Amino acid sequence: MGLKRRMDLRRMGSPGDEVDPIFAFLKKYIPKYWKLFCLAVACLTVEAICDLLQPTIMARIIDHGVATRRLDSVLRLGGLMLTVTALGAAAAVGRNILSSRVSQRFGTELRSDLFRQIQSLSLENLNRFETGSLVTRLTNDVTQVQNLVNGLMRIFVKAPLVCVGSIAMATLLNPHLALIFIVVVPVIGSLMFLNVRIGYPFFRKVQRMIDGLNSVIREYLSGVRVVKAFNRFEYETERFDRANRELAGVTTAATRVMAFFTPGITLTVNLGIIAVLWLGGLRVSGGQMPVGQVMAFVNYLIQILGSLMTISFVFNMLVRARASGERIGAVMAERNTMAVPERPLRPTEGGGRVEFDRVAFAYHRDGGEPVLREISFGAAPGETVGIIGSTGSGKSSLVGLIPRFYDVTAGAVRVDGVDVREMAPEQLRERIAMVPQQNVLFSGTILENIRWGKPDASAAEVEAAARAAQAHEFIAAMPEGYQTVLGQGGINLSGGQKQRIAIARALVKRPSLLILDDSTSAVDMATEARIRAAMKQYVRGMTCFLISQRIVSVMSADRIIVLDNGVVAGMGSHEQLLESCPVYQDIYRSQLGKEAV
Ligand SMILES: Nc1ncnc2c1ncn2[C@@H]1O[C@H](COP(=O)(O)OP(=O)(O)OP(=O)(O)O)[C@@H](O)[C@H]1O
Repeated sequence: MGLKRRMDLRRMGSPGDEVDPIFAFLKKYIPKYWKLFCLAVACLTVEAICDLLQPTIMARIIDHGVATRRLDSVLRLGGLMLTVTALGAAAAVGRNILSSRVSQRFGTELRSDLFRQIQSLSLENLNRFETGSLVTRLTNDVTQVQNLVNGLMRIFVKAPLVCVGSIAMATLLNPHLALIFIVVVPVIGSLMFLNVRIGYPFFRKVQRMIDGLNSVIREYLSGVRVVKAFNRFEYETERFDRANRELAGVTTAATRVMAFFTPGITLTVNLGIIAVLWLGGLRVSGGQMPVGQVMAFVNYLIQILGSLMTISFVFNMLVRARASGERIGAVMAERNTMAVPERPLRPTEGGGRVEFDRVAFAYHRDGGEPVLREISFGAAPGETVGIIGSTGSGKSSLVGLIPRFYDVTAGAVRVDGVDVREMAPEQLRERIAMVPQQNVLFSGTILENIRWGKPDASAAEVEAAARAAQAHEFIAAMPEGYQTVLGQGGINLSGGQKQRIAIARALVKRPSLLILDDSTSAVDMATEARIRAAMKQYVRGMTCFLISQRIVSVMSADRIIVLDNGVVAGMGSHEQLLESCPVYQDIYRSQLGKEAV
């Protein structure tokens, strides 16, 4: 069976799904929460019925108790009113507890599902989203959807119930006066429809603007040293102000549009109340209607107004949540560009053998310039392979293919005899440790950072790795030693210290395959020589890939690959390359002086 046929793209939702694929991710949560959701709605219904009964009971108190001066009726109906109110309050407490529980659990689960989905995506997938935008989707967008779920359970279902119920009760009370609704209801319905139609595009824009603002902040904070060094505060402030102004502009426009509708609804209902008072007044003077009924009618109209306000408020939430749901759905529906084998192969050997077989690679599959071409070589278990070449020649891209950060566009990369595309990514990466060119440390103690490579590493193992990376000495000299807390990204360490901790983190894993991508560029030559000497013992038996710009760093490797503009310009030992490879000779000359060759 061919490799392609055995692959299975991991997808969210199957191709035959009928639900809008963007919102398909919500399907998962319905079976989980519908029972609690319905219970909350049941509480809401009780609450709504209690609210609806009150104006009618009040009308009875006025017409049958106050107007006829019958205290017993006032007390009896007053008691009934209190009971109904108490029941409504109890239902409200239950509904509040349920709605908070469901919306919090749903929000937490959605956020963590989204986080997992982001983690599962390939670098190629992730490159399609701005980091700032992913942060907004994980935080603000999830909150918007969560607010809607909460809103639906707290008020939204009650509001239509109260609205329809009030119309029904008022019609039962006095069908003539209820004709006013024939005018009021369609006007309000149209206003609410327009509210959603016009508001939606604005809120999509608002979320995009929040993305933009987040990206500017993230970029500024991660590059704050450069900004200071170049004194570019004004430029950065202007960039921030622009993003901030754009966000404020769109938000103001959105709220301005929304601001027109809510008073419009209030005005319509108030005109209805005036009509009720006027027409009701005429009927009362004509003796066709008791005063209590007019009061009840006005109360029902006020309840209708309240519920319509709630509905339009939740519609605003719905509009925002729809825009946010779409953005979350876009990440959830992202199909992993990295095919995962249905039945992964497990290599029988475990020494860290690597083979590149006529490999070509481009970052953009569809017509992009290849950054690597016709790369073929093998690294035997325990061999140290140095990779050297000018900047941009493809060194990092080449080693990135081993842990399968990206897939080759032609040829194959094999680890321990198996094509990396046929292995389970976790099993492949289990045998590899990497120190990337751009150092990444996490907030936490130094010990935690080193143990990141092997969570169950003993203190002795951590120390051995730190010694091999020439990090033990400076760590031990710190007052808190291995318990020293690092700021975000290891801010309280020097560049060279950070690199050495990153090396220790990789070493402690004791992988069969170690990749060091220019990982000693920030340490001085003498320290680097000490690291090389100390590591020699430590990495015995591991296959090592050593990328460096410095010839002295790779000179002692068993084999050196010289990359030039994406192709192998030479391969062999230092001596062989000095003999035969002009590119290597050039690098050697430029770094160690003309007379050296
Ligand atoms: N994520 C990416 N997307 C698109 N192109 C990329 C990406 N990363 C690198 N490239 C391009 O690939 C080419 C090789 O880059 P690579 O980082 O592999 O070179 P390198 O030899 O490691 O360079 P250096 O020594 O400066 O780190 C460059 O032309 C670069 O512009």
